[in-house]
Amino acid sequence: MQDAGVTQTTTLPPRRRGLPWIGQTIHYVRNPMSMMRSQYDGWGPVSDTAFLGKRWTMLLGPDACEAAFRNADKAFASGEGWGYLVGPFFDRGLMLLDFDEHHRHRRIMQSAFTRDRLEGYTAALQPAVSAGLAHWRTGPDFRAYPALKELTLDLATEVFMGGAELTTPDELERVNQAFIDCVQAATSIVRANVPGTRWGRALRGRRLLEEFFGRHLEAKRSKPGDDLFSVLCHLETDDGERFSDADVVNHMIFLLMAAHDTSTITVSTMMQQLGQHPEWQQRCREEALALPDNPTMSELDGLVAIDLVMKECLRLVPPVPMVARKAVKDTEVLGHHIPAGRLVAVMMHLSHHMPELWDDPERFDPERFADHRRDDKVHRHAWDPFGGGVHKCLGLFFAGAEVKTILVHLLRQYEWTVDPGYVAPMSYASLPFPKDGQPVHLTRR
Ligand code: HEM
Repeated sequence: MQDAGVTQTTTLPPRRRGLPWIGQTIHYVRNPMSMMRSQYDGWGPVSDTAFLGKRWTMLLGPDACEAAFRNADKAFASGEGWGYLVGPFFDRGLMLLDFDEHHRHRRIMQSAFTRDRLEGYTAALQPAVSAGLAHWRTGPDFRAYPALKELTLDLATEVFMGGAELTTPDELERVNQAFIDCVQAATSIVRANVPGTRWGRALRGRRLLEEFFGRHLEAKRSKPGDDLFSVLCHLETDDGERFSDADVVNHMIFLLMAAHDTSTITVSTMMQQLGQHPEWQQRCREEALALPDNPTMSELDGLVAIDLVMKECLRLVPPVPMVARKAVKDTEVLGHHIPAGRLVAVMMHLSHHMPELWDDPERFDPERFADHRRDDKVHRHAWDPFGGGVHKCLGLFFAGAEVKTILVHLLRQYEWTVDPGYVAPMSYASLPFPKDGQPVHLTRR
């Protein structure tokens, strides 16, 4: 690896690889691993490229990612980095706030993710997951990804918004589409309000979401409740800090986005791998069958095989492959100068697949996370699906409970297989998803 032992600060020469304006965008969207690997092999852990019309510094490999997450001199801001990709659509979500303001909002929001609250959300998930899975249509060509996406949206309605009575199925469909439009704009080549473009659709989506949450705010403020929307309305720290109405709307829009596609792709990858590795599916099923009908969070925490499979799938297909930052002052990473104003891409995805860190990285091998191996400990940042530093995912325990709940109920209700030679055709135009909808041969048990 070229990142160790560099002591002198060097200025990066411009890298004009790829087309002048879009640079590496197409290479990344088509094959992110090949793009990151060739960038790393050619230029090392810190290098420049054109990406989506701007010059970016790419941080590749665990040492460079660690430096950005540690952010020792507070040079990297999240809001302006993510803002370039998704800003207008997820404006003032927690991930887009920085420094003192971020700290203040995160402190308030943490109370929505305490152990007690998570136990409550997990209890609400159980009947919703069981019912949501019951109507899946079995057959040799069941498309798991869209079915899981619908399920996780229903769960979000239940746990985040307090149930479907808040809205009608038609409106929910429009809300779902608005989220999809907002997420898909991230790698849009046209980045202006032009009709018919992904960016234009996302701006309309954001307006719809603001109107939707704004309309329901008063009712949520008026009485306490256990769903996340109500909780955000009523949170108050010991020193009396609360969220304003606008804060609640902004946080809800961001949280639904943060929770939705990420959990969906995790379960979809798990279904693929368990369909291709029946011995693991059986091992996980035995664990699922040993649990009570409606497992608590502590019982889900005790799952071993399902936990190993989840970690391995998060390694193979990290739902958030990179995070965006902007240098707000001159700084350096591993001895390389990064000027103020530069966009920075922290590409955790590459670390997950580096043969320098993992034995046979493309192989599905959940045991690498088992206590007797713990291959992930090779480097603090070898496995970073939830990011690191002050912006590390606030929902990671909720995500674990949701993903495991879905798996437990799936394994009890169904069996499935996937062709061992199948390779999912992934889209990386936004968060990753399988373009073919992830076909599985699904049978009821
Ligand atoms: C497998 C599922 C998930 C993955 C892989 C994931 C990944 C991530 C990553 C990588 C970040 C860091 C972004 C950055 O540093 O810029 C993040 C932030 C965040 N995530 Fe998650 N996430 C998941 C699920 C969830 C869920 C279910 C929720 C909420 C219920 C959630 C809420 C958040 C929040 C609030 C932040 C912003 C934290 C901050 O800026 O302080 N995430 N997530």
